[in-house]
Amino acid sequence: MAAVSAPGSTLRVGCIGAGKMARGVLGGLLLSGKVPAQQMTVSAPSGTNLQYFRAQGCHTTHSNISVLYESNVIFLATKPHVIPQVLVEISSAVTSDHVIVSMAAGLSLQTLEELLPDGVRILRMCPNLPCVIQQGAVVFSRGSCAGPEEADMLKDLLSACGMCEEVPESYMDIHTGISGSGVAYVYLFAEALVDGAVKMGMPSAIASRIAAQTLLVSFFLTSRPTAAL
Ligand SMILES: NC(=O)C1=CN([C@@H]2O[C@H](COP(=O)(O)OP(=O)(O)OC[C@H]3O[C@@H](n4cnc5c(N)ncnc54)[C@H](OP(=O)(O)O)[C@@H]3O)[C@@H](O)[C@H]2O)C=CC1
Ligand SMILES: O=C(O)[C@@H]1CCC=N1
Repeated sequence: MAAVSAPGSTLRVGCIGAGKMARGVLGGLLLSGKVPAQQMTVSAPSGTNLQYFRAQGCHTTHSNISVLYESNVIFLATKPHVIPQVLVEISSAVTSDHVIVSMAAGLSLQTLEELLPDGVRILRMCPNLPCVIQQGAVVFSRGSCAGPEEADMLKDLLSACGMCEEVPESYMDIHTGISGSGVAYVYLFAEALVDGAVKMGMPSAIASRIAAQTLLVSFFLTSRPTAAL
């Protein structure tokens, strides 16, 4: 099996799906300079999200299987329910030279390996929304045919999107709950602060600014507890 990070081997990154997480992860790779746009190929059914990648200089296509021909590391960034049909579609083009990285929440490595040819190097990751500003909290796990080399390669790539840790797959759904969805809970709490302020007579505009600043500083303090003294 060719090592995608072997000296002299060119890292060509593909992504099937061009939405929020594709943009967060591949955008981080572009911003960090880890992968030039010319070495990126992204596919999606419509042009809606592809136009961002086209504007960055990436190759874009409506053909998922083309991503396999152009890339050696392929991220799967469609919604989970779409992944099985995508894997059936591309399976014939997947070889031992590819590394497949699924972002799909709730799809186990076992399921992914059942849907792909034997021996394919598969990893599973869980990003979160702050990846889009390269402040993500990302975890990943290896499939049965992915080794330390693939893990090191992925950790290096994903470090461009924020914090990145390799974890046992049993942690993946936990991360999805607290971090993959976690940002939404924080927004819900912020809305509750504002709603309370408005109920007590404060205009929502200033209540929103105060709530945002309070939450921002609170998180800052948790990372520097001595600063609170
Ligand atoms: N959003 C989040 O906060 C998190 C997301 N995830 C996971 O990340 C993955 C991506 O989520 P997210 O970025 O939010 O999704 P989006 O809905 O933003 O993007 C989905 C993308 O998939 C494309 N797509 C749809 N059908 C197909 C198909 N048949 N073949 C190829 N591409 C297709 C869409 O195409 P088009 O551009 O034409 O609409 C779109 O570009 C999901 O599996 C999700 O579970 C995990 C944790 C957090
Ligand atoms: O959009 C999604 O599928 C993910 C799963 C957890 C949060 N968002």
